[in-house]
Amino acid sequence: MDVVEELVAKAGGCAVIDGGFATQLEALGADINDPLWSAACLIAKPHLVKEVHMQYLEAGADIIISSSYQATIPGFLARGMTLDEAEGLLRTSVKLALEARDEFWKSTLRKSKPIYNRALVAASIGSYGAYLADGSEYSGSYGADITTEKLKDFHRRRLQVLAGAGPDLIAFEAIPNKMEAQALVELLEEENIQVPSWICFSSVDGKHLCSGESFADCLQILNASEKVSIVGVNCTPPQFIEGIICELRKQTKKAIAVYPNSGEIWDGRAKRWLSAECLGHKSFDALAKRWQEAGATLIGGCCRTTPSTIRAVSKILKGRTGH
Ligand SMILES: C[S+](C)CC[C@H](N)C(=O)O
Ligand SMILES: N[C@@H](CCS)C(=O)O
Ligand SMILES: [Zn+2]
Repeated sequence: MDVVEELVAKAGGCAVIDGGFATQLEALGADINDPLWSAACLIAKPHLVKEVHMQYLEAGADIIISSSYQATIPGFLARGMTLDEAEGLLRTSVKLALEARDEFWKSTLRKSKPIYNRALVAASIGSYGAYLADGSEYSGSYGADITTEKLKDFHRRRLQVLAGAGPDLIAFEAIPNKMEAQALVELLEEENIQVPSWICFSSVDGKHLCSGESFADCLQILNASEKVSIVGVNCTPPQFIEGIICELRKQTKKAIAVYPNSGEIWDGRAKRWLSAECLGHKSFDALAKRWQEAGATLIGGCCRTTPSTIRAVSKILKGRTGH
């Protein structure tokens, strides 16, 4: 059994992923209206980064995702940092998550009836579109000049540094198009990355990737790689998730992860979330139960979900929760 299968089994068949990392940072008072988005806190407020991880662990997350979603070497260089400093901040994002995991685990071992699993740390890698910070992680439109090779060059060094920092997993998040999926799979092979990875797509219609390309085509690419242990979707409206799981089930034997957003819509220009009616009478946790029944084995939340969302998800999936 690999680390993920082991965790899923220990969690009773479905592991809980944390919720919106940036969302909770903002709730703690961080200003992330910045080209680096949540990664700006790695520079300004690393203690808040660790605090958010702790809150999700307490809520019952079995997997916490590092603060590196929009932490990129060119992004840090543009901030006036040296290459060494930029790479150091990437390592710091994994270190803060590992420290939170280890401290939390130590504290739960002291309790007479441990109700938690030892969590795994996933190093986040956002899409090229996240770095562009122009809303293209929800359109998949990277312009006419982009190529698979350019995307590989963009991702290569960050992947090497994060994989070397000791995470349990690599989490490629909100990948909006097929070219980027292809680039990531090639890169994992070329760099012979030994840390198991997940690749999660974003969708705005529940039927295709954000780019309009089909899940089936992308899954074919992912299925061909042993470096990809888990596939799925994140930062996608919750009402689409059950249908996407059914589609993914047809296309792959790999484990399926889903961690949707709240259903609100990101306005990439105004840089704010627009409200949208989407859940109907269903709560996020009630839907999570259906995602489990549909075949997802890793379930959590993305943007605009919070520790209380994850507490409810953990309770409904495992019949238990944090305090
Ligand atoms: C997942 S989106 C809300 C992240 C923020 C976006 N890449 C931006 O910087 O505008
Ligand atoms: N792990 C990232 C995903 C953004 S889509 C975050 O929650 O900030
Ligand atoms: Zn998100």
